[in-house]
Amino acid sequence: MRGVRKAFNIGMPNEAEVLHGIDLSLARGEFCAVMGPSGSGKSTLLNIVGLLDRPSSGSLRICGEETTQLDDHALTRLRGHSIGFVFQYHNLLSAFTALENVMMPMLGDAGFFNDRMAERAADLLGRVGLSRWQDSRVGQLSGGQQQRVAVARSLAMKPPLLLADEPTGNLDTQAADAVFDLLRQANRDSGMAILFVTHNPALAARCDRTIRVVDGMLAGAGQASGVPQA
Ligand SMILES: Nc1ncnc2c1ncn2[C@@H]1O[C@H](COP(=O)(O)OP(=O)(O)OP(=O)(O)O)[C@@H](O)[C@H]1O
Repeated sequence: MRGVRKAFNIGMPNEAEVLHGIDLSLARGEFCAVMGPSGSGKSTLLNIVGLLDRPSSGSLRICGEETTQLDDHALTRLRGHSIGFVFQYHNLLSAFTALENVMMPMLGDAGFFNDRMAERAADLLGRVGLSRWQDSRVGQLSGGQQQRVAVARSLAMKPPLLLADEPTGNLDTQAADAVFDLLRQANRDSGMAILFVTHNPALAARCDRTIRVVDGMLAGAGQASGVPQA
């Protein structure tokens, strides 16, 4: 992204600019932590990178494609193919099984479930250590198990970019480490780039580099990753 600004409530008395001209490049396969105080703009930044919200100005290229002129349909398509999401509140469908939740993103292309999707979902659940639970409704799983289902779901479309907004925020240390290890593994196995918002310095230290959002701006260049910039 280049010169990305984001204002809310434009033209209203409570208009506020939250991002003030962000320049950020994420290399293919780079695992980048995003830190910063509460309210500094981290989630707003992720929502823009994830094509869930549009910048007020500036440019944003995802996988080589300039996105700011795309219509909603094209953005949805690009998002579905290129970007996976894991959130703190993981938006799983609690009445559905773990397997069904992991298959959900695959539904977009075909419009119906098939055996191949079920096999792939079962494989992903195996990778996050949940084979035993694949037919359990996610509402019956623990918080850490649900977050692992969410990680498996985010990997379903093999996205080149994964956005993780405090995915370990409401987990105890052991569960948080397990979820982080899964993201690290997926990053190494498939070369997906990851933006990982966290308030946990120990986890940030295990990423390739850390950027800090302070008052809607990037503070410093962060720690060099050794990964060439795209
Ligand atoms: N839709 C919106 N309308 C108006 N203001 C918003 C909107 N979304 C976010 N903001 C404001 O933007 C600022 C940045 O919020 P954001 O959620 O990006 O911060 P954050 O760094 O992710 O915080 P936290 O660490 O607490 O999650 C806050 O002042 C917030 O109130």
